[in-house]
Amino acid sequence: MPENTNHKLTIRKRGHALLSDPILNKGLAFSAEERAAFGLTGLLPEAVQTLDQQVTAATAFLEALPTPLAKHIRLRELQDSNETLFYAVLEHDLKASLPLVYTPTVGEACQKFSEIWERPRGLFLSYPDRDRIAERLADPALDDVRVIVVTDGERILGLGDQGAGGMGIPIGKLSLYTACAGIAPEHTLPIMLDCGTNNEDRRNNPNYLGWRHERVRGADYDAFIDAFVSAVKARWPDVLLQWEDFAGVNAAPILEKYRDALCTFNDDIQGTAAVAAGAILAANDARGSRLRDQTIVMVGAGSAGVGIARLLLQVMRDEGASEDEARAQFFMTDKDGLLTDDRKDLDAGQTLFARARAALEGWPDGAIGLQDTIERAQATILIGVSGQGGLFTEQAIRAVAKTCDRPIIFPLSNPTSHAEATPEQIMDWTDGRALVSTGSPFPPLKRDGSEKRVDQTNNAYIFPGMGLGILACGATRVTETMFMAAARGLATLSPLKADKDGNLLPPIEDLRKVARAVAEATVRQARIDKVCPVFEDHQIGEKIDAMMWTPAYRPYRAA
Ligand SMILES: NC(=O)C1=CN([C@@H]2O[C@H](COP(=O)(O)OP(=O)(O)OC[C@H]3O[C@@H](n4cnc5c(N)ncnc54)[C@H](O)[C@@H]3O)[C@@H](O)[C@H]2O)C=CC1
Ligand SMILES: CC(=O)C(=O)O
Ligand SMILES: [Mg+2]
Repeated sequence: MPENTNHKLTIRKRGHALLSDPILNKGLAFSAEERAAFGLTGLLPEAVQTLDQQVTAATAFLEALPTPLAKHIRLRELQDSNETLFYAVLEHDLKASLPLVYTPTVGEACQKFSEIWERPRGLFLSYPDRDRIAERLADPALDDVRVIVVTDGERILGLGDQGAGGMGIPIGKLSLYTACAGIAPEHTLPIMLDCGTNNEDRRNNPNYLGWRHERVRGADYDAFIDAFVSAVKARWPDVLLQWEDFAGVNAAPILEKYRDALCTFNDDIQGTAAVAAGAILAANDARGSRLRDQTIVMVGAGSAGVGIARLLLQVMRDEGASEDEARAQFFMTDKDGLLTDDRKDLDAGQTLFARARAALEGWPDGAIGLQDTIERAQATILIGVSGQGGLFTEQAIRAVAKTCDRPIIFPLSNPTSHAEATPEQIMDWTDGRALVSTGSPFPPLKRDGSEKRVDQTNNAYIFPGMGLGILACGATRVTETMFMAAARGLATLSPLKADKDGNLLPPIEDLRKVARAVAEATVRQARIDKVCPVFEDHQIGEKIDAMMWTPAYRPYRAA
């Protein structure tokens, strides 16, 4: 059952302490009785407002602000002063507010974090303070934490190393946990592991608020991460720990090291894979084709690229392809061209998708560029996760368009300015035949007198629901099959099922519904994988509902 919001909460804080607590503060919505009981009379102006009135006023103020960054700053102020109002404003218009708290504006907020920072949120754990991590986590205010998003700020969207400014990402991701999946704000904790930054602009910025030092690497870095994970496990043995926006060199090794040690996943590797697979499964269902018959060119062979390829490979295996048959359908490129088995710079995940040079008869010697790869491979699916805006040229897109009627072309890099091509360009260069989807929001496509929403294949369609499912069923580990289940759960919601001209994914406005469906798929798979306690079928919905918080004021009684 959803929580009863009429139930009176017993509150100890009074006066300024109560008004300064963003979880408990109601601002002008404190009733006359509450103002008297909690010593607020005189601290607040006379007017008493409902939450709806507050949302109307806050939304009007927001709309009048001149830039997305100004709106982001205003929303963050609301979040730090009154979380109920902040989430009510987000939910009031998820489509308008998501780009402000998430991609693309969160990218700019990370770049300017040192200039716009106002109040503490979450934890900054810095390398020089590495022997005191347990002490920092011990704060009783953090007793209710159930989900952590952590970054070290080295690969923030496609914007590179933002150092301590990367904190904007865990804050934004956790806002989506609450707005889209109803995880109560007090259960969420953003953490920035400040290991220095190699971004000289940031380090030389007199306002830089992080540790002014080059990045810690190697064994020292590993020991820092290890100390962090040990402290987290000791403090919250059942917590869900989400890794976000680590550089490729650290992301996969960290996941491999800790995935069986606690309840954890890497969103860029696994969440991204699930949303991409969900969208592609939906597209293939609509085209009546099997994935194993598609040729996939992946542009970018980092966390996202390898993660997506691994899950799609599993889809092909589930369709009956052998491991070798499935691998033969992938051509993966990075900044140095096609991954081939004579390259010495590949990690384990990339090696899995490297093509045998000996089998590339007639292909160029040396580095093989994207155009050659697309043409010779005869790509039917092109996925961009390179972080490089504009990388898909007209020539490249036209080459994909030659190979099939309805090519799937996903420029998934974030933020918007880093998309490998715009949806409009892709539609122009494929005569409107492509199934397009981006990572960040784009305006609707206008073609032949009609408008069509641009799908956003972003892991926001997965991680909130995945987290909700994990917390709801008490899962102790996050398995690969849970991501496959989430992807398939997402695909079942595709508007394309009912309308051949429909979108691949439901609209952003439906993210709460999406999260619930993803949560259910996650819980069912967790049960199959035996990583959660035993329960009956009918309990699944109840458990999920019981976890879901909604932004509404609860009446207070003084302790
Ligand atoms: N839509 C979504 O939900 C998500 C999108 N992303 C986006 O994907 C991008 C990459 O993220 P990660 O894989 O984590 O980064 P990463 O740093 O691990 O990998 C980037 C890859 O791109 C390659 N690359 C760079 N320049 C290239 C070029 N000119 N041609 C071909 N490849 C090139 C690099 O060699 C590397 O293999 C970012 O922009 C990120 O915002 C990441 C996660 C989720
Ligand atoms: C969406 C996301 O996680 C990224 O771009 O890194
Ligand atoms: Mg990310």
